Order: sequence, then structure tokens, then C-alpha cells
Amino acid sequence: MTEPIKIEPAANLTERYRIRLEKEAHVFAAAHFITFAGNICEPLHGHNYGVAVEIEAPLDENQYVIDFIAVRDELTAITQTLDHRMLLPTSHPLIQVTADEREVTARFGDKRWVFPRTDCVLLPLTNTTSELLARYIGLALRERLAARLPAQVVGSITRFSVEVDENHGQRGIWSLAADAVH
Ligand SMILES: Nc1nc2c(c(=O)[nH]1)N=C([C@H](O)[C@H](O)COP(=O)(O)OP(=O)(O)OP(=O)(O)O)CN2
Repeated sequence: MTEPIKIEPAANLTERYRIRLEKEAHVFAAAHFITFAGNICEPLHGHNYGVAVEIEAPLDENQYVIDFIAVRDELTAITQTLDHRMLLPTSHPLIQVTADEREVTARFGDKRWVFPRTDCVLLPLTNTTSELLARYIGLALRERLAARLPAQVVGSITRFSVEVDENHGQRGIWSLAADAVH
């Protein structure tokens, strides 16, 4: 008779679990422009942004890191708010964004863009880079998961990371790890 396979890890190694969601449902199409190299402002353009999330935590009583369904649904709620919208940064040092009930105006030097209010999402960011969009989505997702799930679920997360892909493999990644997570 063959011996059962030994499935214990080596004593000097630490086991960790994580989940990853990268789904078509979390692709959102949005317009933006960023500045770079000090004062160069891109022309307005759009991306089909793809969002991926990874969460690391010990397994719970279900042998889950965290329920896929909760992460999927809360992330969908966030990406839907960004889909088919103009993304504008409200903390950019050089792009001034002003809004009333009907319209949003963005100004950079002598350039001016005016959009219907309902077409825009105003984001508290200094630039709408993939990196900062990943951070915005990550913090919003963590807050939504904390409101939905028992406190110990979000409290036991040891690493939380969000990737925002703006062009087929060109992505900004944000993560919160270990001591900073709690
Ligand atoms: N680290 C980062 N670098 C750049 C970012 C960013 O968010 N983080 N963003 C940009 C621009 O948004 C730029 O639009 C992306 O460049 P590009 O790949 O050229 O985008 P296009 O959609 O125009 O793709 P094409 O393949 O050129 O059609 C730059 N850098």
C-alpha cells in the first residue's frame, strides 16, 4: 500500500492565503487627462480600465480568506460609479475644477473644458493616474467591506491590494500591508 502524501509544509516556511478577483464586470470605461513632467497636460482621452483586487488574510471558519461574493458586489458598486464618466481630480495643484448643479468646468492654464455635471465624477486626487485611482478604489472598497461584513473579517486582513490597468498590461498598483492595514 502506498503511503498518503505528506501535505504539511516545511517547518521553516509560513503559509499564507489570498484571493484575487479580476473580472470583466469590473472593467469601466472612463475619460480623463493627467499632467506630467511638471506642467504638461495630456489631451482628454479614455481607457477601458480593468480593476483587480487581492486580499490576504488567515482562513475563516468557512475556509475563506474573504467571501468572493462580498468583494465582487462591493467592487461592482464602485466601478459602476466610474463607468462612462469623466474623471476629474479635485486636489490637482494645476487643474482647477469647479462645479454647480448643471456643469463642471476644468481649467488648466488657458485651456478650459465644460462637462454636464452628471457625466463627471469628482475625485479627491492630485492626478487621475492609475496608481491614485487604484488607491481611491482600494480605500472605497475597504470601507464598503467594513460596513458589510463582521468587524473581524476586515480586521484580519494582512494585505489589501488593488491594480488598475489602463492599457492591456500597463497598470498602477496600490497596497496596504500588515501593520498599516489595521
Ligand atoms: N505610471 C503611470 N504612467 C502613466 C500613466 C499612469 O497613470 N501611471 N498614465 C499615462 C496616460 O494616462 C496615458 O494616456 C497612457 O498612455 P498610453 O498607453 O499611450 O495610452 P493610450 O490609451 O493613448 O494608448 P495607445 O496605445 O497609445 O493608443 C501615461 N503614463
